[in-house]
Amino acid sequence: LKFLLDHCSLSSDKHKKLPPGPFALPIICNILWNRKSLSEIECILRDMHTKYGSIIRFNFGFHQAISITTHELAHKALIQHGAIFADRPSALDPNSFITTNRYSISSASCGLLWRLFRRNLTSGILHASRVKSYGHTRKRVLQILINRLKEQDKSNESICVVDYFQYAMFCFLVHMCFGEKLNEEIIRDIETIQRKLLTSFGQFNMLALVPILGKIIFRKKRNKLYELRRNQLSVLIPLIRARKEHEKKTQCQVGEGDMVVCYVDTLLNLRLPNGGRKLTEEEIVPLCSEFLNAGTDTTSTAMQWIMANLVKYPCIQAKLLSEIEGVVGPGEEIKEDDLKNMPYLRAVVLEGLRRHPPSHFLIPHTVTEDITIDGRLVPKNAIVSFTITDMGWDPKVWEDPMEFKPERFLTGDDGLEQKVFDITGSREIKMMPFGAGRRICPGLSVALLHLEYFVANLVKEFEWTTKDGDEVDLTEKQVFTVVMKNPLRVHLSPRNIG
Ligand code: HEM
Repeated sequence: LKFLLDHCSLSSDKHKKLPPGPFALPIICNILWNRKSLSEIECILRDMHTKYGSIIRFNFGFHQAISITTHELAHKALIQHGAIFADRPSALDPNSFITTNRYSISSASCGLLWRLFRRNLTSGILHASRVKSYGHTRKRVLQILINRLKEQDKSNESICVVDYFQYAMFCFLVHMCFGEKLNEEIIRDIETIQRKLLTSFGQFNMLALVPILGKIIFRKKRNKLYELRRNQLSVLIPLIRARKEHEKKTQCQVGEGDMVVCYVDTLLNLRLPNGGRKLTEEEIVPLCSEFLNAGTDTTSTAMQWIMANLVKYPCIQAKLLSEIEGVVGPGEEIKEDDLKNMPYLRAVVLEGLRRHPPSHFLIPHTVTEDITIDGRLVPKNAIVSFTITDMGWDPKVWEDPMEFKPERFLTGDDGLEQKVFDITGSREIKMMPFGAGRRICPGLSVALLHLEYFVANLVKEFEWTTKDGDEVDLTEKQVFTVVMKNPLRVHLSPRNIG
């Protein structure tokens, strides 16, 4: 009904201005989309773009959807008309399937609350000075990761590294979120419930497209989601309470000589807009959950892809090692301050994000009013999708786009100077692994820091090869992020540099 009303409300003039696209009945379309994986949807969209052009229209469930594929149009939408394109479609929020009034930055509509939460994250816990104050934690997590890899390597079996990367990133974010050095058992409990919720949310995304029908037909699934939510509250609320108690006692934690404020501290002190109340514990939980989920798999997936390419192309690993040897002396570790003197490392990380973006789509956007882009109407409330790989793999912008060539981000006579490259896309979008414009990933800087810091130290510590010359397979598979279908398995030889 909503679909028909939306259509009828468009005058025939407006209809003519809609982008081209295939005709499909909403209900059939809904069933078809429901059965497709994200990678299949990506292929279908690519075919539709070849047929209909750079901006197309299609039906997604009962909703109008627009897909934008070129750099120029993405820049027009996300940067030049950023305010209009910054909203999120409420229809796709899986939370809307079970309940309302749950807070998260990524699904919040672009209003006062979203601004408040986003500013709290970017100028609070993800501010450069705060991220720096977690240097001790970063070092400790790196050491745990290295020790575990060394321990595993003793077995002389090849090691599947992605789980180690994932756990390291998760530990770090748990510490930033709850501020305590939690024991392994609690970290595992948090990880288990977060993972269960993350995997179930995939199914509920689709159910959210047909909320009323979905609530009736999928009652069992809905109840299961409620139960997972209850479990999540029972694990996370005691940690939030502990932080409240802690705050009462000290206002700040003294750990290894550092004053550490964590994400929960900032949320406990936040007041809702217009002099409103503080957040309840139940309202803080989804914000913590989002913080942990948004930063763990994205960063560990990117790290796996980068290391896979370093194993596949030993000459790139050797070049990176030679840069490392030029920066750190014998017996020294690579510190955060050293990273700015490592242009090749930065190029390797950027190339990893271009060639293997952890997500192939931005989180869906919507527009707050009718707007015309390139002569085509994007109607108010349409779901707007941007495919990240269309930008990063475009042969018109990138030579040999499917090749892994860090040199494309370097310049100078010796080819070792960093090219000026704006990953935020504010002047021009060439690739957008973190999105662009008002909704750009607020974790961008911390993610780049972690990728550089961990990749550099892992290459300094070990020679990365495969056992008995096994091939590294770069085939992709869509899970929560786009991961390696055959996860990277490696043989590690300690290098003993310094
Ligand atoms: C390599 C690592 C990462 C990648 C590739 C990545 C990528 C992205 C992308 C593509 C978006 C959607 C942007 C859009 O819809 O326009 C996003 C949003 C978001 N990311 Fe990240 N991300 C990474 C790490 C992180 C980290 C470490 C955090 C926090 C600790 C984080 C927190 C968020 C949040 C809260 C949003 C929602 C922003 C909003 O809607 O306003 N991300 N990220």
